[in-house]
Amino acid sequence: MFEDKKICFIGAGSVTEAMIAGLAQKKLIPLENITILNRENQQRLFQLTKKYGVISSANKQQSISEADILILAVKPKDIAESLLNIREATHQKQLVLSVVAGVTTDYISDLLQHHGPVIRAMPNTSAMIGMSATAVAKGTYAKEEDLKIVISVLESIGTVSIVDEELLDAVTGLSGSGPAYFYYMIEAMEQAAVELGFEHHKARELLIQTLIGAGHMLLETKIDPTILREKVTSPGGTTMAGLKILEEYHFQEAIKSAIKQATKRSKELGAIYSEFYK
Ligand SMILES: NC(=O)C1=CN([C@@H]2O[C@H](COP(=O)(O)OP(=O)(O)OC[C@H]3O[C@@H](n4cnc5c(N)ncnc54)[C@H](OP(=O)(O)O)[C@@H]3O)[C@@H](O)[C@H]2O)C=CC1
Ligand SMILES: O=C(O)[C@@H]1CCC=N1
Repeated sequence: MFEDKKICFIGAGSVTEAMIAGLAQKKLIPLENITILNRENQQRLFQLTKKYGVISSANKQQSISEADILILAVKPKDIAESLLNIREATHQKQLVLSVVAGVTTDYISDLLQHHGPVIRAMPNTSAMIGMSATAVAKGTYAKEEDLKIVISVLESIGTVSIVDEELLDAVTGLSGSGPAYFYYMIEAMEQAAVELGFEHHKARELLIQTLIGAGHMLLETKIDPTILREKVTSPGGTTMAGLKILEEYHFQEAIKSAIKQATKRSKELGAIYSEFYK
């Protein structure tokens, strides 16, 4: 569906690399159809072109005007500047896909000053291995067929769920930032294991499989997490003793607050940066 299309990434950071790695792994598009550009870091462009076989061109305006799909992957603070720099080279026939946290499709359309299709998505860095949980929402001027193209691009980096745009800030707090919460927990579990006398690599081996196993149990058995937790928890046993400590530290409250705070931050980021250019 997008095999013959030209894709241009605006921004060449972590998310762009994760998406390119996912696309490269699936081999759904010739890598020379993918152009990357950034603000100034030539070393980074060199690194990515060498590693993945994608293209970087000194002629940014040409790369942009020739692209069928523009993927916006800059930080929210840079969205206005980056779009103002390129908008002369963009046109209404291009499909714009933004993965920028907090920034609405309407704001992007305002900056582009045209009514071309804009779609907003929130992937996560597991895109790198084709395992992103991505949510996607159509902007005012995007049609169903635009959404289908974007979904086919995003499916090459993982699963895709369609949501209303209003929910994308919550998606950002939940599954966009989500991998970091799990990594943070694994960091703590590893530290505990080392303090208990484990070699670091042994602890990691056990923890990775524990995380994968728990994920697959949820996926394959479809059993509710509460029931799965109860099955691990023998009365008067070790899990109960561990969970009691998590309760004392208000673990679930902490997780809920973290997700709500990240969601709020996503909304704030959009609001702050749309103040810059109205
Ligand atoms: N990291 C994550 O897990 C996720 C991030 N996101 C979102 O994706 C976006 C990108 O994040 P991430 O990849 O982590 O960011 P990075 O900081 O890693 O990369 C940002 C990129 O944007 C480039 N850039 C900055 N200004 C401009 C400009 N004016 N024109 C062209 N390029 C520019 C930078 O170039 P240079 O280095 O030359 O300045 C850099 O290549 C963010 O909006 C974030 O909210 C979405 C999902 C997950
Ligand atoms: O931390 C951030 O702002 C980005 C958005 C989702 C994941 N990382």
